[in-house]
Amino acid sequence: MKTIDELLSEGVAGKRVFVRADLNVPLDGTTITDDGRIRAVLPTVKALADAGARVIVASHLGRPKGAPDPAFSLAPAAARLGELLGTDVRFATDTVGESARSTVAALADGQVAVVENLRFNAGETSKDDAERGAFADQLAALADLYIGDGFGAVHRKHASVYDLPARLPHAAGYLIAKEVAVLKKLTEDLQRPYVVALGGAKVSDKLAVIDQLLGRADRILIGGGMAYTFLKAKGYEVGSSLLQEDQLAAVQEYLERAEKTGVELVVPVDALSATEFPDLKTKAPAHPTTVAADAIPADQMGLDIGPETRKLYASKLADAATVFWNGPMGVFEHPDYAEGTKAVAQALVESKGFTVVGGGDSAAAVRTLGFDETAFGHISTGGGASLEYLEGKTLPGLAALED
Ligand SMILES: Nc1ncnc2c1ncn2[C@@H]1O[C@H](COP(=O)(O)OP(=O)(O)OP(=O)(O)O)[C@@H](O)[C@H]1O
Ligand SMILES: O=C(O)[C@H](O)COP(=O)(O)O
Repeated sequence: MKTIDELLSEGVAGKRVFVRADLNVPLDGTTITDDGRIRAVLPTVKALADAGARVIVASHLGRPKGAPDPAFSLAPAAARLGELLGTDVRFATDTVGESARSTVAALADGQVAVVENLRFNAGETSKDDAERGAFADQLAALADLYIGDGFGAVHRKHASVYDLPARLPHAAGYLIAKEVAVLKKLTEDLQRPYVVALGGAKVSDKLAVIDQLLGRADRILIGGGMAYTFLKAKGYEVGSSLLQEDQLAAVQEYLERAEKTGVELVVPVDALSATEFPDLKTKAPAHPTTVAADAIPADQMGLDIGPETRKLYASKLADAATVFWNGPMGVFEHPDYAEGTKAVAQALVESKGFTVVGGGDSAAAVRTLGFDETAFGHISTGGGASLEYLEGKTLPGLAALED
């Protein structure tokens, strides 16, 4: 993989450089609640700007449906990038249209622009090669060079991640280089016991990863939204909790395989539940009840692991030589459902092993719950991306950066 340093040494002054970043930050309205992913791309953007490039930063944010949706505008991220860089960052109100073209054309050497959310364009995520290719052609017309630095999205075969680098001279940015170096070490020199804790809300994406993990991890702890598909697969009722009905059979098979192969696949023994999803804006008290995992009332949903599960998971993490954690254990954004995530984070802090936290929300949870980032071995900006990397999969956004 060519690195940004090689590109810089060849000279980028006056060149239009497209930086595919992952600025998919958590938002409360238009307020960024954790800017970790913006900070993570600063070294690349700064180096390019300092070398006189005209820098075009692009990213997705959330999952809009292929058309403009103001709730997913990148404008707040562009403003924050400007604050962190200490310079005026231009913002184009479309991605490849008139605004993007004129914004890029007006850039002086060393200036930075952000274009609007890539996913406002159906071609970005299309499964159709021609449709994605056509969008990549439009993106390519904006730039002379491409830097891949959106580690959190390298597992996506999307136009800006996969098709665009094939159309421009390209290299990996500093963030991708750093992430890959740490995760590579983890795959090549894995110290055991290797414990993986999985939670979060992207249940269907992450359930699929367990198939591979069963052949690699010694222990897998299940929390967050995916826990309820496991509890249901064990024959328990889960009320109105998040449930991936179509993967119940697969999960049953995972539980059986784990039993046969001696991998510990650990599911919650209790949960905090309530009739309603909490109000994350007002943070009004949610008054959850603690229930056994096999006794979630029909009109309630599980929103965090319970106190017994917290203790159980802390004990299962205590002797780990390597820990990989992706996905909060509960709806940590509300204080009534943050204890499960705190308990797992605390267990990682106390661990003598090498600990990796992966994922936009997981990393945000660690920071917003007040943990010291330096107490973890590595905090990755990618959740799904780091999980798939550790699975040994070829990631489209990394393959595309190979020479
Ligand atoms: N029981 C639950 N029910 C509903 N949502 C949950 C539950 N537990 C956790 N969550 C939500 O999961 C979200 C985070 O999930 P997600 O899978 O996106 O993790 P991540 O760390 O951001 O990984 P990635 O980088 O792959 O997105 C949080 O917003 C949290 O509120
Ligand atoms: O948050 C993430 O994991 C990345 O930004 C990728 O987002 P996606 O799961 O919507 O593709």
